[in-house]
Amino acid sequence: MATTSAVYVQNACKSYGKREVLKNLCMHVPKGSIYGLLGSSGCGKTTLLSCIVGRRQLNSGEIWVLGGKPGTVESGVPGPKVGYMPQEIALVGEFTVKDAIYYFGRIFNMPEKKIDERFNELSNLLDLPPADRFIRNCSGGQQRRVSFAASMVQMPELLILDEPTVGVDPILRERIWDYLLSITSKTSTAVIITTHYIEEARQASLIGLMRNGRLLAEESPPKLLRMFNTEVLEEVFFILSQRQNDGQLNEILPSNSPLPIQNSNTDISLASYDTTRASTDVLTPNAKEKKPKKVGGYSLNGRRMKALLDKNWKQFYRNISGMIFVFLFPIVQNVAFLLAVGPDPKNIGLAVVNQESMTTLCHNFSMMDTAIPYDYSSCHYRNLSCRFLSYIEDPMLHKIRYDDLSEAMADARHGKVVGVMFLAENFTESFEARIEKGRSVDPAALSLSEIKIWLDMSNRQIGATIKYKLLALYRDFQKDLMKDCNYDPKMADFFNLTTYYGNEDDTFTEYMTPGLIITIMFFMMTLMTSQIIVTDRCEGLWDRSIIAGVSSLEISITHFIMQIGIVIVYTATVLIITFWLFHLKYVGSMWILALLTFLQGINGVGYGFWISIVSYNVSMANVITTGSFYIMILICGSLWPIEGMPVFLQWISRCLPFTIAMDSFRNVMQKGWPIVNFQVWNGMAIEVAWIIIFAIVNTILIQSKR
Ligand SMILES: Nc1ncnc2c1ncn2[C@@H]1O[C@H](COP(=O)(O)OP(=O)(O)OP(=O)(O)O)[C@@H](O)[C@H]1O
Repeated sequence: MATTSAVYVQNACKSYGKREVLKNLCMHVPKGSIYGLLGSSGCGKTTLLSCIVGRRQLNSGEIWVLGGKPGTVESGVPGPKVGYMPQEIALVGEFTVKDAIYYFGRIFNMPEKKIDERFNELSNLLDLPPADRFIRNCSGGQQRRVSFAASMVQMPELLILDEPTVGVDPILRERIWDYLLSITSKTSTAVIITTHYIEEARQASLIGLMRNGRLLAEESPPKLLRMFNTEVLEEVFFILSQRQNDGQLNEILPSNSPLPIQNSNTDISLASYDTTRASTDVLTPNAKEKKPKKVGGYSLNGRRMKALLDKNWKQFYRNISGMIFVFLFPIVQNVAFLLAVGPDPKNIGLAVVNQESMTTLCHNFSMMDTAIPYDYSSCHYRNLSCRFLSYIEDPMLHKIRYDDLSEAMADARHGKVVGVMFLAENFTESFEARIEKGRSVDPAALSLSEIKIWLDMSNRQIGATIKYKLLALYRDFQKDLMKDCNYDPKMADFFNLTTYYGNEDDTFTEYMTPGLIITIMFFMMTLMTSQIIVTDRCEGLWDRSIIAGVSSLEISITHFIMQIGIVIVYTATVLIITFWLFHLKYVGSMWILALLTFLQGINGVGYGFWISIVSYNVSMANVITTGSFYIMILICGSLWPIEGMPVFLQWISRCLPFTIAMDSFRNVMQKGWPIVNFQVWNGMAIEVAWIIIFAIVNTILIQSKR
């Protein structure tokens, strides 16, 4: 049985939360007609169209498109049978005009020659800008025309145009209408067009006047004008709106016509169309016997994927700021880290008050004769304060001589120096007494033999570093003194530290590097992925491509392929800078380090995908990325060992994608452990586990939002 309707909507209800946008709306679009959907801003036109193309679901009621329900094979939507021009431009700014048309042509699986023919045709018809002009450089009106052309490239059976004539000059508008009239008269193509210019809809075969989610009337323009005895459609709309306000109008129901409109032989009329008869079984004769086949979100098509990859690549390499972001950011971040984090602090001001050598100021100091051994165990000392001060000639410390202790203390309190070192007048004498007299040394001598230090520990990192440094220098001083006094220098060592891995003198950079590489990789990829995908979604291209028949799996896979390429570039960049340019030591396999870094980047892509699915816009994606970045950095053990955290937090931290991966990285980098070592492959296992989790969650979410 031949179907006569292109679109049939029955008792459609749609709400956003508690807000009812479509209220029992009925609509009928015959094949071979132009249907002008008119209504004030916010009355629900776009919502209705997006339900027709299957991007939104009704709360109740039914929609039939080309004989099937949207989303089924029978309806042809999503797919090439329906051309949809959304209100937003929904094209890629980095596309040229030609790219945009070719993108949709390829998605619709049209032969290249045919696409070229259509491109030339549409260029002439719509007066498109030059083929090689970037969409981002086109004016608003030009962009709309390209978008319009993209929706018609495949010559669809149903063309849905959401305000195509906005920003288009009257002559071109006339040309567009002539074209629509010509295709609807020559073929069975149906066109649904929304417009704010009510008068231009005069040329439509049928007009649906919509207000507050209801259709006030659905008639041919001549009939409406006759009925309301007016020359202008605006007035019809005005009268009907008033009637609705006064409660004198019911919405159109399928079984009764709302208006006392007489039948006419010439006009298409709702009254002449038996809505009761136009039931779903007329539109889809076999609907009851056959279960409608869903158009899948899982299907894969090589040509479509090629078109998507081409789009992603153009979007990427033609976006200069994006390119800078991709290549420069990891370099700058890495170099900044390696230069800024880890090296010992230098030139820290330390006030020195040496009362013992106040007059000589240690000028021309020589070690000679400062420790003179005599009899079998004793040693006589001279000018030990200068001797000790010669040990603290270290790049970390900038000694500032003070004559007065209280002045030095005042400067320390005011932050001019980080600490004060004080050596008393009788330092050497007391030092000798301390050693010689043993138990019987008097407390005053004990106190005077001390090197007294006051440190500003408010900056813990600096304070602790200086303390550690001074202890190490004192140990050197003590050892050399023992040697000069003919003791075994080992007597100065009260503990003997041997390192299995790493060196005692390794900088903080070595400790921080695994954390930095792993977290930078994760978050750079998260940021990059979420930005690209959210932009695609927000600009409407994702939806538009899906309506054109692309599956969400195809979009996801092609984005993923592109991101893998970027992860590889990032991995190479970060590792080359760290280990080749800055010569950081590593003792294990570079391949394992690269694999750990790469997997972490893929994890970042997965997380970025998730963020892009749950975010409504780019700012929301940025807030989630930045917010989670700080939480994860704080608890992943890169700034502070997780052993210092409460036990429950340690467990949470270990479950994160990068805490154990970081340890694995360190185990390879500093200990040279192979991949078969549990503490190396456990990091990879966690990374792979998270990749799988992200893949599953994202697939489910994308399908549910499809
Ligand atoms: N996702 C959404 N969540 C909540 N409310 C929404 C959503 N989309 C649309 N709305 C609201 O539903 C109403 C109808 O919106 P719709 O976009 O369908 O109107 P429209 O008739 O197409 O308007 P315009 O002509 O200005 O484009 C508006 O009040 C709008 O604010």
